[in-house]
Amino acid sequence: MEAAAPEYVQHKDNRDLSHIPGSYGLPLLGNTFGFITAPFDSLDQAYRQYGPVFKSSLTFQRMVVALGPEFIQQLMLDSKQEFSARMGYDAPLGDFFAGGLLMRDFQEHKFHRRIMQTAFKIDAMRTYVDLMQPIISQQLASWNTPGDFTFYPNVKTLLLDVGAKVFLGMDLDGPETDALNQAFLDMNEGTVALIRRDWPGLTYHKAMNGRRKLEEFFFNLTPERRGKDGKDMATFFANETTEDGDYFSEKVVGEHLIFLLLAAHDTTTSALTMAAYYLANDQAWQERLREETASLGRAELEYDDLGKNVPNLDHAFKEVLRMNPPVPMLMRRTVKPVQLGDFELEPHTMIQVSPLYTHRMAEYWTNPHVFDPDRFAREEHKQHPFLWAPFGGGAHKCIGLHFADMLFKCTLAQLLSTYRIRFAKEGQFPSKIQNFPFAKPMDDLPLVLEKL
Ligand code: HEM
Repeated sequence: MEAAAPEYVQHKDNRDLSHIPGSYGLPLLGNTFGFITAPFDSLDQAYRQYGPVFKSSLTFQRMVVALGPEFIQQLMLDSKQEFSARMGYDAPLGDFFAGGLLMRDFQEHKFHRRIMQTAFKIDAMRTYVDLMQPIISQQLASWNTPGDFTFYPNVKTLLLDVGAKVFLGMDLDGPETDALNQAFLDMNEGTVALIRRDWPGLTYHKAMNGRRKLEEFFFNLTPERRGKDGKDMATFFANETTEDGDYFSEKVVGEHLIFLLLAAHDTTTSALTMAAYYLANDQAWQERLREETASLGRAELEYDDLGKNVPNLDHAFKEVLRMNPPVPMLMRRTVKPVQLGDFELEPHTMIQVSPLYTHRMAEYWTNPHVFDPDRFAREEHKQHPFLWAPFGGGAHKCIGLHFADMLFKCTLAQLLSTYRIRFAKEGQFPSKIQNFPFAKPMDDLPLVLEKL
């Protein structure tokens, strides 16, 4: 179903926010600089000055920012179909996310989400665990080399290998996969490019070339997988059919795969990198996780372990996502007049709600800036259903959340059973953290790995 574009996508953003408190900041740049360099502090300052709903100008867009769990709930549950995810992400990411699930709204979105359902059922998830474990152990063994070790690029490669196998049914070697990897990297750089024109010489152009390469690859892959019974996601999607029994087109399947890989890879890489950062600083927690895995009698977790047998690992995962949510802000644009707190908003108004801010609000969390996984044993997060919302919620709730949970826990359990991790240098905690496009220490986290 390639539906005609809905009427609301034709409109420009509503830029008249004169009745909302707040400030647009500097000409052109707006409040972008403060937001990018110290997002929590800059939001907190505005919250104290203007209250939970205020206007701002970020990354060249005027928007309303609404802070607190109740606004995340209103936008994500969207009980009156008032908010477009597509238009929320269109300006910054539309070219790169084209055709992805997040770029579809309402009925059309519901229809397309079905294409992916089979690939995320429990039986499929069990298969993915079996596919990923040997790749994780092989990669971790290759980390045992003397000399400098930087965690971020290494875990990125590890997850790329896992992704190639599980998403595409490919082993990562040879020039084709290298080219694919490069195309993804190029495209990612484009998401934060300042000048957003597809002109030769610009980062954005390189990123769009990356997108074009990916399209070529994925549009060709789909017909090859029709009628096959592989256990990878590409094969699942390629064989999904409409109610009339027709395959979805190569373009539709290919675009979903590109978005899926984008949504999956950097988010999980960021979560594992931040976990290694907090655990290198907190040897006691590291040991607790190691002992928990050891008590199972095997380093390779099974699918059924994940929910119940590793509660400390579960709390550590949740705490990492609380401290540094890989998707720090959730964007929507109104499609009709909307009441947001004390304010009425016109149609086509951009809104940002913020897991990044909500996850550290002092009125809910004890010592919000401190890594303390036990807060999830104390159930601090249960004070509001959207107080902890790293995966969003409602119709667009992350479809890969169990996959991410599984990949995070399997990797970390094997890592900590193989190595003790320590910082490589004095003074690495606290590090300068880069928040966008994904959280990671700016120095890419140099570590010493002590073989156990
Ligand atoms: C720690 C890792 C991850 C985090 C924090 C995360 C976070 C999110 C969030 C917040 C959304 C909703 C965005 C919105 O409503 O505006 C989302 C959507 C999505 N995520 Fe994830 N994600 C992660 C990993 C993954 C993985 C591993 C996959 C695939 C295997 C995936 C696939 C998707 C897809 C396809 C959507 C769009 C869903 C829809 O529009 O219906 N994500 N993710």
